[in-house]
Amino acid sequence: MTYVPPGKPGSIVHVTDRYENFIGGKWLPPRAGKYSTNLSPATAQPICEIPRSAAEDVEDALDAAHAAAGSWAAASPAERAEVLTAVADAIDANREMLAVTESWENGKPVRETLAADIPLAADHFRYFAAAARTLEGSISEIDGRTYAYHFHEPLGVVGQIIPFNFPLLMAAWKLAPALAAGNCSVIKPASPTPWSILKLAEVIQDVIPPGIINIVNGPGAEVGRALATSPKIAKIGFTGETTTGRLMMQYAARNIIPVTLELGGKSPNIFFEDVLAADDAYLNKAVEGLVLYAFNKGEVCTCPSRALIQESIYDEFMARALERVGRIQQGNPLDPATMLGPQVSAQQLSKIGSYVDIGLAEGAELLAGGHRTRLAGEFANGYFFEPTLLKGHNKMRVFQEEIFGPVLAVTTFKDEAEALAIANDTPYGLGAGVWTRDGARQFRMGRGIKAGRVWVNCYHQYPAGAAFGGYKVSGIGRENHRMMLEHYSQTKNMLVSYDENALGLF
Ligand SMILES: NC(=O)C1=CN([C@@H]2O[C@H](COP(=O)(O)OP(=O)(O)OC[C@H]3O[C@@H](n4cnc5c(N)ncnc54)[C@H](OP(=O)(O)O)[C@@H]3O)[C@@H](O)[C@H]2O)C=CC1
Ligand SMILES: CCCCCC/C=C/C(=O)O
Repeated sequence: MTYVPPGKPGSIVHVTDRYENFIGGKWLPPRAGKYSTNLSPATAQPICEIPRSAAEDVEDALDAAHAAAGSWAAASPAERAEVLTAVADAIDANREMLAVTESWENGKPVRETLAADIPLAADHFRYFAAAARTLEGSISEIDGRTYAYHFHEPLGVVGQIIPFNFPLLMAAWKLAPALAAGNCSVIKPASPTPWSILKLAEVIQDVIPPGIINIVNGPGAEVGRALATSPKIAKIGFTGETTTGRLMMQYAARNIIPVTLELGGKSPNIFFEDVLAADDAYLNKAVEGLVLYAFNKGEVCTCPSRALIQESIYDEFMARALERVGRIQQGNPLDPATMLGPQVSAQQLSKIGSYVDIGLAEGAELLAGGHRTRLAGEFANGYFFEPTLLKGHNKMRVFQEEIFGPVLAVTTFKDEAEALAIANDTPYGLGAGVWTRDGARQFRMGRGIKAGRVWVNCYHQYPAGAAFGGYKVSGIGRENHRMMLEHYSQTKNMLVSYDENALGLF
């Protein structure tokens, strides 16, 4: 069964023509009354209108967050956990509606949103509901009369800015730990993809205290900047491009506040020769692992966008991989059989085309794809791009720069030392994949690759509880783990003397 697009009879998504900002538990129009029209990338047709807010709307949201901050900080861990669990329940109860909304606005296939984005978002709130109750202070016994108590205190109100590629999941990754640690948030979705987040707000508005989550929509350069530079925030949490991440650090410097950044990547996926010697099940799994470059249309910070294949198996392994790539089903993102939907925007589509041209001009060999896909009927103007493979060497721009599309740069290596050198020859350090059954090699590669996440014999798994974040220019801080609670709290030390007579200094 294919889901019916939002706005058509029989769709499970109710479309409101115009959405507002979600501030202090209320739906507030932008003060200047401006809106932008958002399109579905599948059809290039309008979906709805989204506020085109400005700095004054950010101020309203920050004031609402501050009004809620005292009571939320004072809520017990159990009370916070209850709210986060209620959010998770609401996400689960609306799984299909949220999945269809997100797929229609972002273009990602509903088989991904149903199986990954939405359930992972719910699980994230559940994980941090549990984690909230594990926060403990500590005591240092300085001497028999002097004790240092350490408390975790919330930062207060935090500003969170997220990208277009995993709208609901990135919102969950930001909101759940911030709220669990007792903070209130003002969050700015990416301009092309606020819809599922606003739908989320609709389904949780009755289960969260007003003001703990505030959503302001509008252009990054205006709304995002106003939020990130405001003296009313105590931290910036950001996911997006590395150049925007640099700006975030400059913004944070103005107010001397902490920042966590989850930025770009150019992740190597490394296939050693023993994948061919192994049984069919393992070999098939490895081939599926290579094909994951097209997961979420390649619009993933951890996209395994560089395949490194040992020379001795290149021909046979690549023949199998190309056969599998040829079976990638592209089309309507609301069809559960679709593996590859449209890119998020016309801008992304054109960026991908330009990179293929750059690769060819640098001498790369086109192994598959390389062009915009023109589908029939209502999808004729959708932003579809063929799954593409370019063979070349690691110094080429298509191996060094983040394309954010279904484009795989393929190269070979002779031995482990060369594989490691190529893997690390990148300014990025977010993810990597290693495919081998040799346990010692798994360990050496896992420890040798300079990246925050190394998948071994798997890829693109993001369970809550496994710390995620970047080395090098891929970011600062870790998400997806209870250590996030530390990124969202500050330590209060109370140094107490129980000696009522001596000052103890001299
Ligand atoms: N590694 C990753 O996780 C991601 C990497 N990218 C890379 O970045 C490219 C561009 O994608 P994009 O989503 O536009 O990435 P950006 O980094 O530009 O955007 C991420 C978020 O930051 C906001 N933003 C943009 N500029 C500013 C600013 N000056 N001050 C405050 N906030 C700002 C955006 O708002 P708005 O949407 O309104 O511009 C969005 O909400 C992609 O092609 C891809 O290569 C993109 C997304 C994620
Ligand atoms: C199915 C979950 C994928 C999560 C990917 C995390 C990447 C974040 C990003 O691209 O910003």
